[in-house]
Amino acid sequence: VNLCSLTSTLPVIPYQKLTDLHYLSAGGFGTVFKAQHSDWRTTVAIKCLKLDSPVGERERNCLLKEAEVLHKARFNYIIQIFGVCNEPEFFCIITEYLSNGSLDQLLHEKSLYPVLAWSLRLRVLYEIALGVNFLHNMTPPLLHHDLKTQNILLDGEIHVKIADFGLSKWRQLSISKCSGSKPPEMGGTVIYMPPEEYEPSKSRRADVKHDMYSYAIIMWEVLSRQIPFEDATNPMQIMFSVLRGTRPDTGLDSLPMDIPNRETLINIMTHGWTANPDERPSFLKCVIELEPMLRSFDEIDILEAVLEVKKSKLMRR
Ligand SMILES: CNC(=O)c1cc(Oc2ccc(NC(=O)Nc3ccc(SCC(=O)O)c(F)c3)c(F)c2)ccn1
Repeated sequence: VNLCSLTSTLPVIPYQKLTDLHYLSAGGFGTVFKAQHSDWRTTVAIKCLKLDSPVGERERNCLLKEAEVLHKARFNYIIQIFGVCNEPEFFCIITEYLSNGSLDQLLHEKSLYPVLAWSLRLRVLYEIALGVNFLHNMTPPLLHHDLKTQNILLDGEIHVKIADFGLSKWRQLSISKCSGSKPPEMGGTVIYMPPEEYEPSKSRRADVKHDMYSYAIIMWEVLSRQIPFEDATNPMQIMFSVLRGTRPDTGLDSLPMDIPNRETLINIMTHGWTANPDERPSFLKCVIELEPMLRSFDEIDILEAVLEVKKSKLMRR
């Protein structure tokens, strides 16, 4: 990565400006903190190389590559990078802080969020598709390859920001030279991984259709508020049954009748998670199918749904 080309257009933030660090999460070679920027007077998230382990040139380059990727992939529904901090003893990228956490939390913390209106759930699905469609429209296409509800972050108004914590040593950025995907048993979840990826050595050609499989599983999870393949006891069991054609249940127990446009949504889902990657729709086709559904909702409906989430969160703090 050419450091000067990157930092010529991306702010370089001195370490001293980052205060009130609070630990958020950690993985193989990265650690994420919440922090304040003392001049910008805003909360930021910083993703740093592990402070204790010797900062390897390879890890440093991965984080630089990530900064470059985020800088190029600026869009409404992609997490925004603010700058990098590149000092000998401290190296990190600085991004916006998403106050409403991950979609995973919104969907499954039912005591905190008892009600999630359909209109808001559809807006979330629509914005994820818009974000991934943007990545796939880049030249060359930027493939995410680790879409999951933990990587979908939500801002103050429950708008989607696609992220990639990618903190584990094995999972590195899908598009840069630190390529290679996470072997499923390495603590990563297999539920969003398409069957053709179970053995990475085999046909990698279907790459562009990887994200659509993950998205179809996320659709089911958003509409059902259930964990996909929840009854499986281990990842291998999920992989074997998926290879035999098992998919999440699209019956009324998981996907109730009152879902608006239920049939069309199930149609997108089942085409999205089909075994043959070529039969999966593009994100462009998916966005175009979702557009009329979003137009059918009053903006007020969605704003009331956002308020409902924020109020219930406040009451149960
Ligand atoms: C309660 N709030 C929080 O806890 C919180 C934590 C937080 O931490 C981070 C999370 C992720 C990243 N980094 C990141 O998302 N990078 C990235 C890289 C590539 C692609 S696209 C191609 C591909 O995936 O390879 C992409 F979409 C994204 C980061 F720097 C910080 C940020 C905001 N809020």
